[in-house]
Order: sequence, then C-alpha cells, then structure tokens
Amino acid sequence: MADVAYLKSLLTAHPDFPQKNPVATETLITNFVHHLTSTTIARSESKKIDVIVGLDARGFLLGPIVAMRLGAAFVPVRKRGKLPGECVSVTYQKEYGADSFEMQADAIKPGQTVVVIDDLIATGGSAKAAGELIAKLGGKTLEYLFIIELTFLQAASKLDAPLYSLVQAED
Ligand SMILES: O=P(O)(O)OC[C@H]1O[C@H](OP(=O)(O)OP(=O)(O)O)[C@H](O)[C@@H]1O
Ligand SMILES: Nc1ncnc2[nH]cnc12
Repeated sequence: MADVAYLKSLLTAHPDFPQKNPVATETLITNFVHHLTSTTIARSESKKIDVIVGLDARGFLLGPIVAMRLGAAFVPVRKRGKLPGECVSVTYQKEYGADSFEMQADAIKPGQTVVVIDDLIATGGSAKAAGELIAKLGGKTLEYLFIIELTFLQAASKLDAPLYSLVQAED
C-alpha cells in the first residue's frame, strides 16, 4: 500500500546500535554456564541446579538463557505489584531508598537448589533480598552470579552463599 511505503520511507536504520553485541552476550552466557557446570558447587553431591532466579530488570536478560542451557527452571524476582497470585515479599534498602521484591509463592519448591543472576551487585541489598525470598520458600541458594561487582561496597559479606562476578570494579 502506498501509505505503508510512505511510513517506511520515514524510518532510518542504525545497524548494530548501540553496539554490535551478540558476541558479548555469547561470551557472558558461556562464561556463566562454564562456571556453573565446572566449579565445585556444581560438581559436589546433589548440587544440581534446579532454578535460576533473575532479578528485575536486567537479570531477565541473562537468567532465561542460562536456565535453558542448564535445563533448569527460570523464576523472576519482580519489583512490588508486578506479579499475579499469591506472592512472598521483602523490603530492602538500596543506595537511593527502600524498595520491595516479590516472588510467586509456588515458584520454588522446598529443597530446590537455586542460583541468583543479575547484571550488577553494588551494596548487595537486592541480592540479599532475593536470597531471603528463596529461603522463605524453602529453597537453597548455591551461588550469586553477576557480570559486574563493585567490590569496594563489600556485598559478599551480606550474602548467604558465594558470590561470582566476571568483572570487578575496585573504585
Ligand atoms: O546491590 P544493590 O545495591 O542492591 O544494587 C544492584 C541492583 O541495582 C540495579 O537495579 P535497580 O534496582 O536500579 O533496578 P532496575 O534493574 O530496574 O534498573 C542493578 O541492576 C541491581 O539489580
Ligand atoms: N553504584 C551503582 N553503579 C552502577 N549501577 C548501579 N546499580 C545500582 N547501584 C549502582
């Protein structure tokens, strides 16, 4: 139709905006999966990973892909008010105020093993809150995974399981 041709004529293509990134994504995912399948947490007895938990919002970009590669389930932790049905909630402190996380009450079964994934850990408030939700449902957190860790904020000491990060920012 002529009108559609007109609309198309208004569009401008920006190939690879903001940058060409499939290689970066593959590198991230491969590193995470290799870490989870080759380190002691994965190899020790009964440490099969049942569930990958991704944190709202950027954990959703990584978690489902890692879960699919491992044959694990993916469970989202969302900011308050976004999930339907019965939920467990926790309020936590961030660098710029309080926030609340929720998870559906039947998302994790008692005894299931869990790995938490997000893009970045700063104070550790978000990751700690996610760990509390997992514990409320009877899950066992094996590890917390991040692309970037702001090491000077010493989040690792707040968590109930080891922290693994690909890139450490020291100041
Ligand atoms: O370790 P913390 O001090 O808790 O900070 C880390 C969290 O902060 C950022 O998300 P943010 O809460 O800004 O939400 P967003 O993903 O919706 O931008 C980041 O993606 C982590 O989830
Ligand atoms: N200090 C920080 N720097 C960059 N991204 C963040 N997300 C949450 N806290 C952050």
